[in-house]
Amino acid sequence: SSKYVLSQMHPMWQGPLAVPGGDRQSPIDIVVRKSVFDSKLKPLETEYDPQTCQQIWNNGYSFLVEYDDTTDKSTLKGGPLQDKFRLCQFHFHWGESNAWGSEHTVDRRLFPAELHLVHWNSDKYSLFEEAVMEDNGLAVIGVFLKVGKRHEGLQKLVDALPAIRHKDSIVEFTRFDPGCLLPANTDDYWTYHGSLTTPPLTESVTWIVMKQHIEVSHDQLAVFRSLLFTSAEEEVQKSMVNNFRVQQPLRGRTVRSSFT
Ligand SMILES: NS(=O)(=O)c1ccc2o/c(=N\O)[nH]c2c1
Ligand SMILES: [Zn+2]
Repeated sequence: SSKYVLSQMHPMWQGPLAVPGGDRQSPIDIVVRKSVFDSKLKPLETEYDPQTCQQIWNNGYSFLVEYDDTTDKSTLKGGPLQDKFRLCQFHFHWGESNAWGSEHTVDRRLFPAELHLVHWNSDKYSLFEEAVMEDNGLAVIGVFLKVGKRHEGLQKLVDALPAIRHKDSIVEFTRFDPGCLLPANTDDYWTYHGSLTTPPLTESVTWIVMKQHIEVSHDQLAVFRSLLFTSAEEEVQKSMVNNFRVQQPLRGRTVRSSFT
C-alpha cells in the first residue's frame, strides 16, 4: 500500500535493500503463539547514567540521542545476553498516521511508533563500529509506543526537536535518563537474532522487544512528524514520517519469550 511506497522512496532505501543471502534480517512479525518460552532468560539489567547523555541530532532518517560510550557508565546486561553492552544511542521509527509506524509487529499488530535503545558488546569489542560487524556485537531494546496519555519524561526530548528540524542539525542534549522510556515491566520480552533495520543491515543484533508498550500523547507524536528528512538547503522539504523498514522473512528463526 502507499505507506510502504512512501517509506521506500527515501534515499536510505535506494540501492541494495538486503544483505545478499541474509537469513536473519529485521524487523519481523512476532507470532506470539509460535514464540518459545525459555526459562533460562533472565530479567534485563539496565544501569543508565543520565550524565552520559551528550547530543540529539537529525541524521536524515530519524533523530538520535547519543550517549558517551567511552566507558561502561550506561550499560545493559542480563536478559538473553552473556556479556555487558554499552548504550550508544536511542532513536525512534514512526508513521505519518497513528495507524502504523512501528518496525516490529505482534501478531501483525502495528503500533504508531517504536523506540530503539542501541547497545554494543563492550566485553568483546572496543568500538561500536567494530561490534556492528559481529554476530554478538549489538543488543537493541525495542519498545512499542501507543497514543494515549502524555509521557512526562519524553517532553524534554520533544521540546528539543524544533531545534533539529532539518537533516544534519544537532544540539547539545544532556542529563536525560533513557530508563524513563522503558515500560514498568521489563521482565516480559521477546528475543531473537536479527539485523540493523537500516543500512548496513548487518546481522549483528540480539533483539529484545518489550511486551509492554509505553504511552505518549498525540501531540508529542505530532512533533516527531514535524521533523524533516531534508536539509535546510534543499528546495523541497519532506516530512520525516514512515521511517520504518518493511518486515523481513523469519527464515526458520525461533523467537523466544521470557514469559508464558
Ligand atoms: N534501527 S536499528 O536497527 O536499531 C539501528 C541501530 C543502529 C544503527 O547504526 C546504523 N548505521 O551505522 N544503522 C543502525 C540501525
Ligand atoms: Zn531503529
